[in-house]
Amino acid sequence: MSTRVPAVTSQVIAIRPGRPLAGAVTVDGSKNAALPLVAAAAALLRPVRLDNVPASSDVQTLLDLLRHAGWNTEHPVGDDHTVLVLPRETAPAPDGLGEAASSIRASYYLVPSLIALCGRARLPWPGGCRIGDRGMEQHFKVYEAFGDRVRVDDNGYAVEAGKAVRGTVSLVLPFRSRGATIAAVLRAVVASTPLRLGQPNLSPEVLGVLNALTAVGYPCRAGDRVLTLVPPSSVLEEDVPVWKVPGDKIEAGTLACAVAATGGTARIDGVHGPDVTPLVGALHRMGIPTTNEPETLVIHGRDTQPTGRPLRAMATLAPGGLDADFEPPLLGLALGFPGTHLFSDPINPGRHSNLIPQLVRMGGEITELSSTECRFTGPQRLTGAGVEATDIRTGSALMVAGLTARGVTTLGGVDQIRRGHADLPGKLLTLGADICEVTP
Ligand SMILES: CC(=O)N[C@H]1[C@@H](OP(=O)(O)OP(=O)(O)OC[C@H]2O[C@@H](n3ccc(=O)[nH]c3=O)[C@H](O)[C@@H]2O)O[C@H](CO)[C@@H](O)[C@@H]1O
Ligand SMILES: C=C(OP(=O)(O)O)C(=O)O
Repeated sequence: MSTRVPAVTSQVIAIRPGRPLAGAVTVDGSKNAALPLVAAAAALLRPVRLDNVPASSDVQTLLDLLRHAGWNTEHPVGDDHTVLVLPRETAPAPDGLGEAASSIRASYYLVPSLIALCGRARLPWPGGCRIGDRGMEQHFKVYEAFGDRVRVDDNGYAVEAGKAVRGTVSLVLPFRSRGATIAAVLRAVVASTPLRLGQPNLSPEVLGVLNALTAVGYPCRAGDRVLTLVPPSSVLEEDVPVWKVPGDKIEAGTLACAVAATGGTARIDGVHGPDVTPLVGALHRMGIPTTNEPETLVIHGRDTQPTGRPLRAMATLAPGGLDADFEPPLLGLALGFPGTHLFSDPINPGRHSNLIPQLVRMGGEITELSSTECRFTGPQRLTGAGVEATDIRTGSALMVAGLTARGVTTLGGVDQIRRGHADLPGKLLTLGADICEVTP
């Protein structure tokens, strides 16, 4: 049977089914952990060295924004993964940070650092993945709790430091927003004020920032109900602190789904075991054995014994729950497994409408119960088609689906995938996938 490949008008990734993935691959540093660590380094207004910085384009954009706003960055020749962040002796007052800041969601992490530098921040509305309405009102409530004045207009928002607050700043988040939790932590650092934050987000990305701050003298406690942070009693200035960006749990999870989809057996190195526990739990439920060691995840796809049990994959902000960014690649995998499965992402309400129509275009039979919840029965064998990575994780899911679909899957939107991963197709290639980039 011959397969028609759609005409290529801009760079696409072409994927064909091949042999089961095998071998070993090391994940890069995590984009979503690196972004707040870069911002935390900037907020300290002292040199900080970051190791294992990924080359994903969102992280590079944040570093560009920092340089534009008045920080220097240095890296050893030939080693882009090590970055020294340091404030300039005389920093220019940053003007509008413009288009680049509106191309990523995480430009919001710069607000506390800009306040530290010049008492105010003016930024355009953030961008990033188009996965539904992505508000910022909880960030603004955080800044107002610190006495800041917030103004918003059609183009963006401005936060201006008010009179310094005295004593502990105390507030409770209405839901466990990761962005608002980090905003509160970094604003407390800049204000040198104790913080007591109710209902914090306790994702590994937040804990990574708290560990980094603890290492430079900020006593932090992260409990399920309350997070507290206290300014250091004395400043530990002697050495340049070194913070290591943790390995990318989502990249590891995506690769795990890819290996499992092909029935392969492979090792994924560089990821902290507990960070992928919720995803590994889902793989076990489907009958895919894994070994989860402290810095390595092994997928034993060859020994899979599909259970046919229904999988309920519900993205949540609750501590220890399934990170919303695991849900799409897991959905791409579960389509090929027996059972009636229920998937939901109430956190990013536009994600399913990006992904599901494209899986349907590949022949997937998926019932959308609502805009955030869907059900399907597997196993389903998809057929390659021309599809689009409309957001980072839709791209990951379509890659996983393409590895077992009949014929060729061509995936556009390569830039979206690069926002989150320096080279995800290259890692799949290392594991033996039949995948290439096609540039017209
Ligand atoms: C750069 C980064 O780390 N992005 C991650 C972050 O996004 P994001 O910054 O959107 O995550 P939050 O946890 O802060 O927000 C969760 C949800 O609440 C909404 N919200 C948040 C704050 C606010 O003031 N108002 C509001 O409506 C957001 O739009 C989102 O829909 O967490 C998401 C949920 O785990 C992940 O999918 C993203 O990959
Ligand atoms: C949604 C994501 O990124 P961002 O929040 O930066 O748009 C993501 O990493 O999947």
